[in-house]
Amino acid sequence: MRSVTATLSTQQHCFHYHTQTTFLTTTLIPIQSLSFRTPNHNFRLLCFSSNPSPPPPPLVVVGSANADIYVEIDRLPREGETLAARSGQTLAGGKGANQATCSAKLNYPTYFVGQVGDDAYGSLVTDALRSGGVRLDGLTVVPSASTGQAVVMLQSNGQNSIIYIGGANLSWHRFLPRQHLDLVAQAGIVLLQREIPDFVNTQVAQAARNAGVPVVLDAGGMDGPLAPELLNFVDILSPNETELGRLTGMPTESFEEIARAALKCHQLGAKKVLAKLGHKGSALFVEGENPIQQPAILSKTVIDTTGAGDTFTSAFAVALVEGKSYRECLRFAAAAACLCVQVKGASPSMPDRISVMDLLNCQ
Ligand SMILES: Nc1ncnc2c1ncn2[C@@H]1O[C@H](COP(=O)(O)OP(=O)(O)OP(=O)(O)O)[C@@H](O)[C@H]1O
Ligand SMILES: [K+]
Repeated sequence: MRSVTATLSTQQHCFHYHTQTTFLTTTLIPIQSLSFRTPNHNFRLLCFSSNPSPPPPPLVVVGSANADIYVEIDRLPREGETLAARSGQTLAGGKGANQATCSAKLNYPTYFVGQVGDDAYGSLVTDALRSGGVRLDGLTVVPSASTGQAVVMLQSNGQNSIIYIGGANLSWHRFLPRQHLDLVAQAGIVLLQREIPDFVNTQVAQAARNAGVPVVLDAGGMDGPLAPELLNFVDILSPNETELGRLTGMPTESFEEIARAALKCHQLGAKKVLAKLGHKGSALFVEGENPIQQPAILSKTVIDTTGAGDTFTSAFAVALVEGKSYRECLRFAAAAACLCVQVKGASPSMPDRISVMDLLNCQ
């Protein structure tokens, strides 16, 4: 049994109606958004699918959680010098936490498996994830380590300098607890990045592969070659241009060069490569098939591209686990990332699903 909920909203009015009086589920997934105008009003009709069957298998992110400490300065301090910053702000960050936040904001059931210290930054990150709707059953507080931190020095010439403290993100036990691996095995899709040790990623990817769960590995985070055993368990490797160049040791300036580097990734074990190409867009390379290209959806205002990569990877994974075609996944991800670059910061800029669907409807 399936029911459909529609919300009709104008600036002055908001009507809700249900096609059924019994409402059996808490999972509401927007499936369509239609906009139309009358001379006096702009209307938006939101259609939700509510399914009384169990919620879909979750997206599970295993990765890093940080406190990102942003300071705006005119220039870097000299040795021994104390400088006053123009402003300072501490926000939840880390590629893992960002990607989990994005998926939850897109209204897909999401779990985060990660580690924080028993300190104020750990509480900040935990509260941000929880209030964003991310399930934290897999979050471990490590008393002996500090929460990961990134001191981001935003200079007035547009340059960013970052000091990173891995902290609890790097202090994992050699073998993952059974409950984490069970959660991974029950997932619809698993998202990894490179801000936690490779041995954690490898165990997670292997558990997912054994259970037939697809794994997306965002290549962002630590540099260095990828362990072949990890690559063998990964379904989609997602680097940006720089990461693709570093992983393969090949140039990635032109599309032809990027395609050749993707081919090298296939030879290294990654059968699908999702390349993020900044304002030039993205491309999916599936071994033995023609690449699928997706231009960036450009906006008039680009405020801050921080978090665009995490938003793109996470939105792509959400669309994929929902059964969309690769082409649709790329479009959905490009729309989410386009909205992200219009807002300052990483997690505050991640869009909800309605905004993404509205943008896609306008295209
Ligand atoms: N200026 C822009 N306008 C619109 N979309 C953009 C822009 N820059 C990036 N994007 C979108 O975001 C996606 C990811 O961006 P990018 O390739 O810069 O990832 P990234 O380098 O991993 O990002 P970051 O590390 O800053 O989070 C792109 O594929 C594109 O769809
Ligand atoms: K942003």
